[in-house]
Amino acid sequence: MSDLKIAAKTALSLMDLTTLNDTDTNEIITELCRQADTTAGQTAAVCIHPQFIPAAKKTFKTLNIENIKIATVTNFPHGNDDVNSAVLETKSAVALGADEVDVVFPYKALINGDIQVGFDLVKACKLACGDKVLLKVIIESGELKTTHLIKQASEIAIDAGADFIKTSTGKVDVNATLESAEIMLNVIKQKNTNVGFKAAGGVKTAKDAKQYLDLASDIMGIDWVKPEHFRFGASSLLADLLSTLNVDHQVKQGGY
Ligand SMILES: O=C[C@H](O)COP(=O)(O)O
Repeated sequence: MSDLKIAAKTALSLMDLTTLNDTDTNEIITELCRQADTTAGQTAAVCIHPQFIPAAKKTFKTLNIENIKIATVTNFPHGNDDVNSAVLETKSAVALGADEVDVVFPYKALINGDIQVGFDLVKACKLACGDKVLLKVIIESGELKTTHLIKQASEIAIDAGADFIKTSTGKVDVNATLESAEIMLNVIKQKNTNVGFKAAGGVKTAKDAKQYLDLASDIMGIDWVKPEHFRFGASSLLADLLSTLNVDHQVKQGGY
């Protein structure tokens, strides 16, 4: 198998297959869940708006799919600094059955010099998640822009209990970049290697994915690059991974 195919296969197993559009419907979510179970393997998770968690749960139950996690988003995509509202959304997502919550860090507050509210928000949201639900903190690296702010947001999120730090919402001009990934991975290496990293937004091809996998392997070691530590958040990567693996982009299982 070529290096690119190996990377494509790995990236598939690390992907949070995502749809986070205002136009999403139960039918779109059902189709996404079916696509997550490919003939080349399953994605790690689907990532959807909270109101669609019941539809995803129902679809996975109907298809007897037990291992694909349901991830959702809170404080999304704005990253406001209202801690209570972020906590209420997170509690509600957990009550609906989310396995993982991707919360947006109050990055605008940090840009404006507030280093406390991000810590408070992440800490309170982790408390709302409890031990069984993962909290991934989206720092919105493309808006933070500087190495100093990206490093600072990563450190605050980890100190406050984040299970993962994630680059981006996918909703701003600059999303995941190798440069921001390198900064974040080095913070993880220095602070706590149990914390995971998620590259999200704009990762579209197996070639893109391979660059992130190579970077993470170089910094953290190849054994660290597993679904419990590394994810891709992507809405359009699946098709290129499957074509790299010479697998038709077709759903494995039939209709209902
Ligand atoms: O968290 C995932 C992102 O929203 C996906 O971004 P994308 O649509 O650029 O793949």
